[in-house]
Amino acid sequence: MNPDILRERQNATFDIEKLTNILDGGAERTNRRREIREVLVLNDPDFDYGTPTSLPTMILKLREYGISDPVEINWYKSMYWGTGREALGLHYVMFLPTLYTQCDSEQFNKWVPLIIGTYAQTEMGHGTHLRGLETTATFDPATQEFVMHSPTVTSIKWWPGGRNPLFLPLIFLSIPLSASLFDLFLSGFALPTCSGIVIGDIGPKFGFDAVDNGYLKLEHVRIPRENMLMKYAQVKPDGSYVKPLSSKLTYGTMVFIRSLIVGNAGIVLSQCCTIAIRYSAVRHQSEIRAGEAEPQILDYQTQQHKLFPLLATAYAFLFAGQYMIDTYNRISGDINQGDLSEMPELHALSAGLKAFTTWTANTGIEVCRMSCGGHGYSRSSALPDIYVEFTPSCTYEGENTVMMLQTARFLMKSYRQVQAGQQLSGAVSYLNKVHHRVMAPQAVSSQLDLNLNTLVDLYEIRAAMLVELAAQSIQQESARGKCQEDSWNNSTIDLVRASDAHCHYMVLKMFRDKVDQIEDPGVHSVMSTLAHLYAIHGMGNFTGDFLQAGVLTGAQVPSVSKCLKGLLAEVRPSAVLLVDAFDHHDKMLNSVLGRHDGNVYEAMFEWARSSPLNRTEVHESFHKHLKPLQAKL
Ligand SMILES: CCCCCCCCCCCCCCC/C=C/C(=O)SCCNC(=O)CCNC(=O)[C@H](O)C(C)(C)COP(=O)(O)OP(=O)(O)OC[C@H]1O[C@@H](n2cnc3c(N)ncnc32)[C@H](O)[C@@H]1OP(=O)(O)O
Ligand SMILES: Cc1cc2nc3c(=O)[nH]c(=O)nc-3n(C[C@H](O)[C@H](O)[C@H](O)COP(=O)(O)OP(=O)(O)OC[C@H]3O[C@@H](n4cnc5c(N)ncnc54)[C@H](O)[C@@H]3O)c2cc1C
Repeated sequence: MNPDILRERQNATFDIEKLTNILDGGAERTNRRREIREVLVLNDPDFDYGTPTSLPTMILKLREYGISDPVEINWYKSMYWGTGREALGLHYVMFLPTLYTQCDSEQFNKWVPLIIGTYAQTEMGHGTHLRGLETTATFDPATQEFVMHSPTVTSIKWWPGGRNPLFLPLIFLSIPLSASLFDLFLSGFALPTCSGIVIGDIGPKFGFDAVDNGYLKLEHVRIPRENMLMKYAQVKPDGSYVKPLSSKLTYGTMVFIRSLIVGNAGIVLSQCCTIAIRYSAVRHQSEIRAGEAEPQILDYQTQQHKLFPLLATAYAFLFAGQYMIDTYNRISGDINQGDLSEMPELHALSAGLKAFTTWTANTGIEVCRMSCGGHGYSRSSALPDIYVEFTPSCTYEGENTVMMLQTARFLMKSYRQVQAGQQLSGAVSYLNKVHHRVMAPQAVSSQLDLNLNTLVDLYEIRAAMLVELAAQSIQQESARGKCQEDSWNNSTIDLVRASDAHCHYMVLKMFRDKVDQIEDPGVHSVMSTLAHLYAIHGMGNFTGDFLQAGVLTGAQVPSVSKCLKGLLAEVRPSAVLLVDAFDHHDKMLNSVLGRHDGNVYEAMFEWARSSPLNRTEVHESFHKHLKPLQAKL
């Protein structure tokens, strides 16, 4: 083991295993995760990672082992495929959940055990604006079929991931009866026997290469009436339409996957922090004091300032992901029982946190890559591949700006309710104080109060102020004679800012609540330090907001920076131990820089030598192209 990394692991001030257990949701979940990793994947003689049979093997193994929980599927898949994507991601996280949540019992029993599918909602002309989807599904009572049709070029289904060229069960979103409502259809086409279908691949993408994203054009293709997913809405044999309790129930799968993406952003950021911090512990470069040995780059304050706030953010997002999934499971359980009362809040929370966490993690991956210098740009680091695979999460499953505006819509509605004298509960209950003006900033002392509860309060006041400013912008636009829609559009910068602040407050609050639950003194101490670092770092990034909210004075601003530097120094001794607690297996990380043993250089040389370009002393292209050319010169 590299001596630097060995030294970093001595004198631990907290029990790493206990922290790993907290991240997994308990010791049993850690044991289960490791069982999946060690027994069901690594020590499985059929484990044939990276070969053409990998995918079918994985599917059969998941069924053989009876693994159906999304988190356990992710544990298995991430061990099997490392940090990359694989072609069936969409089947597990969108196609199956849609069948689970939108099929009636007969359909469920008929389809769920048997098929692999994709989710074809987006069209060439519309991905965000679902009410603008153009694909039609017209019911023909005479034949008891729906006629599926792509009326325009912009209605061609575009992007469905994992498009299987031979058999195409897919979930469709189409406009069957009226522009405002659309429903889900399962359409199993056995190609190429089924006429009226034009299918293909949309071509090379920025990344996501393991997933074949396709296109699908339908020309009056007929499917049985029974293929409409009929848990919530039905078309009866006589053609009568039974509307769902809410038209937004059709959007349920997107809410589910957005809820998963929150935790996934934490996982991906934790992978990158593991790579960058372990590498920064073994990389020596330049000098701090003339004549002395080159220091570990982790001892540079700027390197700590790049990586430690991201380390704190990774923990924050992992805890936010746990909260999001628990909230999703609770509210979707209520929805299943017909209680839709919290559906708007679930939508607003999942949409906002999906955008907030993916935007932050997306930027953070690049900071981790650049903090590793040239070796960070090598594919051997795994960081370029992680970035390329993660960055579309800011676009898919709800484009982030649009998602933030959906959260803003909920915040504005909540603000209006408070103005009308209603008492709010849940995540927006802090807006009650705005109405009663108890949001007045506390007496701000000359010293920055570092109590975590106080910091959460300051973030709450910041969010409330920005919600109020956005509402006032809309009111001012209306007062200038603008219609409601234009008043909204002319305030969308403020609205996104308010949603971002609301999410920031929510994430810090979840972090603080999680820290409060930690009983082990050592773990509590180090997690409390990270939560403080997350809060103070955010205060440094958004100083203007806190000044504008009146919860920070100009005189206190220098102490924010001073406090931040102190917290960076406090985290430094535990940095490697804190990434060890993420417990990412070398085989899954697949990173020369992030190896657990820290033997980076030897591994990098081996990795380079294994490159196909180094298979022969002289590359065949010399003999094929250069030598004949030289002979002519
Ligand atoms: C930790 C464990 C990890 C496990 C694995 C993790 C895996 C993570 C990675 C997985 C990657 C998988 C690959 C992904 C591949 C990508 C697939 C896709 O992209 S599929 C397509 C996704 N597309 C979208 O998300 C479309 C986005 N657009 C919309 O959702 C909607 O058009 C809209 C919400 C933007 C607008 O809808 P609209 O009907 O126009 O509503 P209005 O804006 O008019 O609002 C009216 C009203 O409805 C409420 N509303 C809207 N949506 C919902 C909802 N979903 N639920 C509840 N309520 C909703 C809205 O709030 C309004 O309410 P009101 O009271 O009137 O204000
Ligand atoms: C890798 C990848 C995989 C995908 N896989 C699938 C899949 O399997 N199945 C599927 O159905 N889809 C899939 N998609 C499509 C994806 O869901 C859409 O790209 C996404 O919903 C965004 O919609 P859009 O492309 O129409 O972007 P647009 O909505 O056109 O966004 C373009 C710009 O317009 C802005 N904008 C749009 N509406 C508003 C508004 N109301 N207010 C302010 N600004 C606005 C956006 O903020 C953005 O800046 C995938 C996409 C990617 C990148």
